[in-house]
Amino acid sequence: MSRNYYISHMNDSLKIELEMLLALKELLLKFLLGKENKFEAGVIMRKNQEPIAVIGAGSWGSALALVLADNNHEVRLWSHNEEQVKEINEFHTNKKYLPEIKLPGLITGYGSLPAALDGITNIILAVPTKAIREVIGKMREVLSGPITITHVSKGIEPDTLLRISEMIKEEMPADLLRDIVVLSGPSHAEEVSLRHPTTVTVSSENMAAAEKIQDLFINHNFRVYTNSDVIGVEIGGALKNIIALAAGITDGLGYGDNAKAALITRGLAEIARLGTKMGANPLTFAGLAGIGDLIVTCTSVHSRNWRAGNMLGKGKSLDEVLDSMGMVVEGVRTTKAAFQLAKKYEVKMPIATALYDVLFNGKDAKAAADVLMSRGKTHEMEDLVNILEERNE
Ligand SMILES: NC(=O)c1ccc[n+]([C@@H]2O[C@H](COP(=O)([O-])OP(=O)(O)OC[C@H]3O[C@@H](n4cnc5c(N)ncnc54)[C@H](O)[C@@H]3O)[C@@H](O)[C@H]2O)c1
Ligand SMILES: O=P(O)(O)OC[C@H](O)CO
Repeated sequence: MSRNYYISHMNDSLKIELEMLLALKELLLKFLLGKENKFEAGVIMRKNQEPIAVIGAGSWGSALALVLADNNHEVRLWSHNEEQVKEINEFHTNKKYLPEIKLPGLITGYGSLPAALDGITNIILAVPTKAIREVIGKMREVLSGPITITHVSKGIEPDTLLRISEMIKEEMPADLLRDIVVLSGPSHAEEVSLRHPTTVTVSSENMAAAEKIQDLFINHNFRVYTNSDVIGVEIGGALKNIIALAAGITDGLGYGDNAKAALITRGLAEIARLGTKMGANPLTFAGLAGIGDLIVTCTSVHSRNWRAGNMLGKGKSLDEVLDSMGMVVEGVRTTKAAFQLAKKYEVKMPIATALYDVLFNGKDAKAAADVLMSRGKTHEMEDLVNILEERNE
């Protein structure tokens, strides 16, 4: 017999008591299964002991700070912009980057780097690739003990052609650096901050360190996988941005869905070829840091790279586009790096090369698309197969 049948046959005081017990049971179940927002459950839960520093209070740093706070961590969110720090602490907002969002009380804004890093062992580094060396330079001046840096940036440095973990190793003295972890995957800050379901992957040369970071971030909105291929995860995250710029351009030109699917697929082929030649596991490109991030960045209106490409396709100049964005468009610098990497590793990267010509040689976007479409005949998989065979020799 149903719960409602029993309830309808009880006297009023028993009914009230039973309803109260059932409500309490549901609350407890929600809490135990982690379905309850943890700040609401904060009366019962103690906050986790060691604070975590998030360096960079742009869209991604702020969204990740929010995930950590949802997991009951105390977060020190550092910004080099004092006005922004004031806004975070007084109004619990960061309107330029996440206009819709109220930041939880566990997040405190810091303008002083020594104060933000005092006693910290876990740092989430969330600044654009171009700022990495400068920011690490400032951090090493104030750190006293070894730290784990989890970087969440998606780029490659032009000219040195270094991945971000390699730049960090160059800048941070070994005695201050315990581990480097990279967090990547299809994850727009706008959706993460609304607590929409998101999946990412973390990778490190020390998988125990990656697993610790997985534990810090994972919750029922933000599912974190691990992957032991640091090169693949970093290359996939960086290079998807240039394909998203190209996808934005074709959308701006009005070329439609076939063209975009072609860019995503052939873009993935370029990324897999280069990444595999650089030592990545080709399977990584079938995962979150590969096809996953490529899909979201090429198709989402949240993507700064897609939006920048879209404006270029509609006829705006690169300077006009970058001036109007107000946020980092990583793909522009990474296109330079990819163009140079293709030469260095002797890998065919026709999309990256066409994009390089549009961005830096003033080539008309339609003409660049024509060049791509009228190349000589090829086999879809041949180049990747050759690279894999070379590696096995
Ligand atoms: N926004 C996203 O959804 C998202 C998701 C995943 C990864 N990422 C990656 O995260 C990185 C950061 O992106 P974002 O979206 O937060 O960028 P953003 O433009 O929103 O914010 C960048 C932040 O870095 C700060 N900054 C810039 N130069 C600095 C410097 N020299 N010193 C100190 N601070 C500096 C800015 O003031 C700003 O607070 C990028 O590599 C991006 O590709 C972004
Ligand atoms: O807004 P974008 O183009 O920098 O992309 C953000 C994230 O990397 C998507 O995963």
